Amino acid sequence: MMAEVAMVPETEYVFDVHGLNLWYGSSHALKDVDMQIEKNSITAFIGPSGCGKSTFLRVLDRMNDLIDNVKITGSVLFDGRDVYVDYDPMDLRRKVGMVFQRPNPFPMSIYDNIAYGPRLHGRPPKSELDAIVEESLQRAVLWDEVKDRLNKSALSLSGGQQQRLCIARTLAINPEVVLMDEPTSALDPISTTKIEELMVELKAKYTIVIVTHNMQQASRISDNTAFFLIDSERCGYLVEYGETSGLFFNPRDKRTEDYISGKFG
Ligand SMILES: Nc1ncnc2c1ncn2[C@@H]1O[C@H](COP(=O)(O)OP(=O)(O)OP(=O)(O)O)[C@@H](O)[C@H]1O
Repeated sequence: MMAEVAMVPETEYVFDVHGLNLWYGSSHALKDVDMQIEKNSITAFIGPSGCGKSTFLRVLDRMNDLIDNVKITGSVLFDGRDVYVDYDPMDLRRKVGMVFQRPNPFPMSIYDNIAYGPRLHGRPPKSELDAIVEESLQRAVLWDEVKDRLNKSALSLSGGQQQRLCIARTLAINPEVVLMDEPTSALDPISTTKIEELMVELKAKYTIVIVTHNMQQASRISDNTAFFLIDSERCGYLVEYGETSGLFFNPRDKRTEDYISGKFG
């Protein structure tokens, strides 16, 4: 009888970035970044202020397109297709959602915040919209807190609730990836814990990429971490990228070790 061979599942990557360089005008902000981002995982970007973490995050959903004078070279593949060649930016952003540092609910009801994206993309009937609103709020673990006040203004929610609402709003258009730029830096510790738990739950269905200044947060919740630094010409580059446990507890690069042990940055 043939021995059974245990199959190790092949890692699937949603993003595959090669030789990425980015300039703001004449200022070289990111140099030669290569990175593959694993599907259904949390990837954290860490590094000192100005090293290009947010810039790199915005490369992934083409948000830098909205800034004048940005030049990008290299390739950024999302699901095997080039983000800058094969995608319309609006189609891309439907698949790659973004949550920002400061909760930014629209000045309208809780319901309308969530319904906004689906209405924009296809005008579903009311019953379908109701189901999307409930499901998105459930996924963002906010439903129980707001189900009796869906017609109240989103601005009446607490900061932590507003951020979960913004996450629910992003989930309502059914993205594959959720990018989060310091999503808890404006929140208190209890709200931060809720968002962290939520991210860990969400990775079963989505791929999460997060910029964070909080190294404990990166080590608590992320599967992979990318550490960026700035060189003598003020240009950001990737120092080390890999499994979070390895990067924090057994870094390959002395600069990573110095940064995570608080020797600089
Ligand atoms: N819209 C812009 N126009 C010109 N330069 C910019 C712009 N946005 C960022 N930069 C510059 O690019 C560099 C990287 O900035 P970025 O915000 O990506 O860094 P970061 O690592 O996310 O910083 P922080 O942790 O402080 O948010 C910085 O020198 C910054 O001043």
